[in-house]
Amino acid sequence: MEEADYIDRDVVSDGQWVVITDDGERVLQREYEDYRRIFEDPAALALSGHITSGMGEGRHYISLPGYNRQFAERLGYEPFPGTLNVELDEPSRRARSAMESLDGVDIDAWEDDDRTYGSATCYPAALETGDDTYEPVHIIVPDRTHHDETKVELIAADRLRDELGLSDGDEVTVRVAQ
Ligand SMILES: Cc1cc2nc3c(=O)[nH]c(=O)nc-3n(C[C@H](O)[C@H](O)[C@H](O)COP(=O)(O)O)c2cc1C
Ligand SMILES: Nc1ccn([C@@H]2O[C@H](COP(=O)(O)OP(=O)(O)O)[C@@H](O)[C@H]2O)c(=O)n1
Ligand SMILES: [Mg+2]
Repeated sequence: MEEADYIDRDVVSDGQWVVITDDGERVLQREYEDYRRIFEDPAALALSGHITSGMGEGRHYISLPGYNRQFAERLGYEPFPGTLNVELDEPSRRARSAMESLDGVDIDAWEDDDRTYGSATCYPAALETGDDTYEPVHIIVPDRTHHDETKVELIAADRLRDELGLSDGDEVTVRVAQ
């Protein structure tokens, strides 16, 4: 870095002073813009991970009429009853926060005689395996969930395990629409 004039070093008796030069600052700025483009450009928002099984609760919630009506109206299809769970790899866990700043499709909270049901947000996406792509899918982010930031749940008109021949452990990429 010193040879490239990115830093100035001043050696003194008990150590050294290091300052970043104007050239160094320009290089850092460029690097920063690159990272922003990679991690914050919604067009490039691709989340990867592998398929997992959960607790079988997705099926219950997706089937409820209070949600189903809204899916049909706002997403344009009646989802297969369940959520395909994807465990995200490390960089995608960080990139995931960029998705939540996008405009999703809101699914409203509702209630029946027994209890209230939470709201959710759906983000349109395409699901890619090594050789196949299925769209549209939606990443569904329920307001109340037992999942943490390491997983996303997908809904689609079809059973995606059948459509794409997926088993637990298979690697997939979820390309979130801009
Ligand atoms: C549309 C929808 C609504 C949900 N609403 C609730 C809720 O009101 N309360 C709750 O505890 N979990 C709710 N969940 C989350 C589920 O309990 C569960 O965390 C999640 O869907 C994962 O299920 P799975 O791992 O069995 O696929 C909801 C999930 C979905 C998809
Ligand atoms: N569009 C969908 C939704 C769920 N599924 C699968 O359908 C089953 C039921 O979904 P679920 O959410 O109740 O179950 P888990 O995700 O808890 O295993 C699971 O095996 C999901 O992976 C699918 O293949 N395609
Ligand atoms: Mg599920």
